[in-house]
Amino acid sequence: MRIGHGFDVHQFAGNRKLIVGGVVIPYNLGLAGHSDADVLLHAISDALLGAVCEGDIGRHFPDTDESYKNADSKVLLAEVMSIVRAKGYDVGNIDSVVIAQKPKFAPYIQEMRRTIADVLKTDQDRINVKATTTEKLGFTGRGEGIAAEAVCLLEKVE
Ligand SMILES: Nc1ccn([C@@H]2O[C@H](COP(=O)(O)O)[C@@H](O)[C@H]2O)c(=O)n1
Ligand SMILES: C[C@@]1(CO)OP(=O)(O)OP(=O)(O)OC[C@H]1O
Repeated sequence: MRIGHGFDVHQFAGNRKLIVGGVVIPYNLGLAGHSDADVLLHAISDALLGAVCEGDIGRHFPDTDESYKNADSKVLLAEVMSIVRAKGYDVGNIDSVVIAQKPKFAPYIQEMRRTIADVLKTDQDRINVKATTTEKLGFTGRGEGIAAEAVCLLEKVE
């Protein structure tokens, strides 16, 4: 078994879609980034890479590479999962949290779980997504951006 942890932050920006957990969320702001800036999928990708000692997504998909401009983070996550499987592991479970004062993510959590499970080719009951505010404290509380954190457990495939 292997454990991994991932953390990511993206700043709010105008003229961008808000995409979190592979789901387009209706909101007046999106997130800035080289890719589609899906903060949750980036945290999950880093947790998976961390669990197999493969560094982080910045190493595998550098933001200096134009081919990743506006990249769909579901595609990056699928590539990360290929690395994990090539090393002989599969998902045990993933737990995650999106940290944002606004918007409200609760209505989209099930769709995020389903989307992430589909990308990882695993069962939805192995994927958990939570959301929390920071009670108006800090950069998330001031509505400057969104943070996400994820932990994963990987099981060795015999
Ligand atoms: N952006 C968010 C933040 C929170 N939620 C949901 O609200 C509940 C209460 O959050 P607290 O930060 O006050 O503990 C929490 O259980 C989340 O499900 C949300 O949907 N979107
Ligand atoms: C995903 C990558 C690559 O497009 O760009 P960003 O969308 O800026 O995201 P970040 O979380 O900074 O991580 C790694 C990057 O290399």
